[in-house]
Amino acid sequence: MAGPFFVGVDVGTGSARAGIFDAVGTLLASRKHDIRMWRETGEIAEQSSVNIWDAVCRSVRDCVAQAGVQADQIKGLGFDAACSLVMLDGQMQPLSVSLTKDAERNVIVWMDHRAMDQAERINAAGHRVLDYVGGRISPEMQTPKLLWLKENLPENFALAGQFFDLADFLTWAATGSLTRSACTVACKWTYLGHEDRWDSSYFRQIGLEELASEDYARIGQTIVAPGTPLGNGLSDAAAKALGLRPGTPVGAGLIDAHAGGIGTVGADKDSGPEVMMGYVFGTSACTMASSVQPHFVSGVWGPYYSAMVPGLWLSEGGQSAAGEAIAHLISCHPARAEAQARADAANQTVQAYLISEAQRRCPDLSSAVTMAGARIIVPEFLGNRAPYADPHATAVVSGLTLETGFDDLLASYIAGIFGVGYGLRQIIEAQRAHDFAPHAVVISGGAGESDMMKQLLADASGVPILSITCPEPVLLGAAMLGGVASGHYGSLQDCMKTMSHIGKRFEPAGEGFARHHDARFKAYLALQHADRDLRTALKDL
Ligand SMILES: Nc1ncnc2c1ncn2[C@@H]1O[C@H](COP(=O)(O)OP(=O)(O)O)[C@@H](O)[C@H]1O
Ligand SMILES: O=C(CO)[C@H](O)[C@H](O)COP(=O)(O)O
Repeated sequence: MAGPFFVGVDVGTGSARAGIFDAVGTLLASRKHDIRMWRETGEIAEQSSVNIWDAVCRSVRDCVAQAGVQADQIKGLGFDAACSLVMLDGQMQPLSVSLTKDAERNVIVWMDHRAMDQAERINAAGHRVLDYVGGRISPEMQTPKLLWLKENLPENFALAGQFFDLADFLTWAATGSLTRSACTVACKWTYLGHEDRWDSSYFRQIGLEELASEDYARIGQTIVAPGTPLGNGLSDAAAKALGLRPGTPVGAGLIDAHAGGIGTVGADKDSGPEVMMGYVFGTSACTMASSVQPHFVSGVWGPYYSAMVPGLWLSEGGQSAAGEAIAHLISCHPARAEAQARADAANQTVQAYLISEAQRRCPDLSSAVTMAGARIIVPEFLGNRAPYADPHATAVVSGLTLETGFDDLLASYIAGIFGVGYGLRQIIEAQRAHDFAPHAVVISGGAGESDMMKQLLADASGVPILSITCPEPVLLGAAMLGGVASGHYGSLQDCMKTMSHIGKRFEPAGEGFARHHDARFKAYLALQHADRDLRTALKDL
């Protein structure tokens, strides 16, 4: 094996993974290590950047060893990560983001909703930068979280030397460069990518004036396109920890959903990336739509210029809880122990067992809708990200009976997947109302791997679902950043066309089952509406 080879690192909510690829996108090996999370009642989710970096280093070392590749054959390295907020002190050591003051807990995970109140105040002030985040800031973004830190942990906020999006922390840990990616700062920190600047009046208005007065020294002064080579490549210390060569080029990073987008939307060589919507289905679900012109769709995050595909605008929708919502549904069901025992016997995760059991019972795939019976699930356990931008939305389940058996659990599992699929359909319809609907959706993420899942999502959304040939599209997107940083490809778009290739296509079910989904989607909308009405009726109690 002559190479060149490129390594991609993906840090999701639950694990750090690494994959090694050749120059046409063939995956040679991948490995993962779980990362630790502290969850607390309320909306608290915290992690440790030391633990994350350790899991990254172990994953890279293991994957390179498994592939049998020599370090000098690896010509580039790229990182993506969930959009969590990392805080370091002036000596670049972890600084606590936690009311426990535990220094190990220096990462506010993206799904942490502690900054709801701060987000509401920012939205009420209505600054024009909000036009570029879908009209409303989300408590999952970084400026409400920074304001929470200033208001609740003022000493630590003042002591902080750097606030990073996790992907930028990882490239700093690898190279020592404080340069931020245009992806992270535009999507989560209100950087105006189309004007190449921060808006000081926003930071002054919301009460984070010091960040502007110090000229953004703690949140990013140098901002570059994803894949731009950083510093002098891998530092000696990082190279040793990763088992790679010092100086190996490292590209500016991406948010994980955006790496899924980059890994997939260039795969159709006959059309541009703007025709295909990326859909990243993991802990959360993210819709990644590119366009030549900006589209202002209320509740759909963006439009962000050049935040994913260089030169194109990105509109990002999705649901905060997707795979996580389905895992929660399973864990609440009386038959969870039986399902787990069956999965253990089959040496599978419970989700993998359930999807393969559904496929065994319905080999034609689309008839699985009959297994869901009359159960309709709006799986908004962590609010509605799009198209309502409503973090207070809650989940609704209808069609429950006194059944407690395994088949009933399977019904909830399938209905939960349809709920995720109807959320996708709703976002596509919101975009269609702005003449901006995709021709097809190309999927990535850990929850989207099986044929059954792709078919169920095609049936529920009413749009063809495509896969790419690579089994790890998010890791592929990260590795592309290393490929571009190495200079092996002329541009990220060239790299996307060369490394990513369309695999299978799943058409939405024909008339018979489409009728089921039309009716179920109407029921889904009615339940979602009922949740809003009930919350209004009960809000003063
Ligand atoms: N067959 C499946 N059905 C439903 N959910 C699944 C399935 N396989 C994986 N998941 C969910 O996908 C999520 C993990 O996706 P992955 O992309 O690997 O992680 P992350 O979102 O942390 O990057 C978990 O919430 C897991 O429960
Ligand atoms: O906000 C996001 C992208 O903009 C992601 O949902 C978040 O980063 C978590 O991703 P994952 O589900 O892969 O852990």
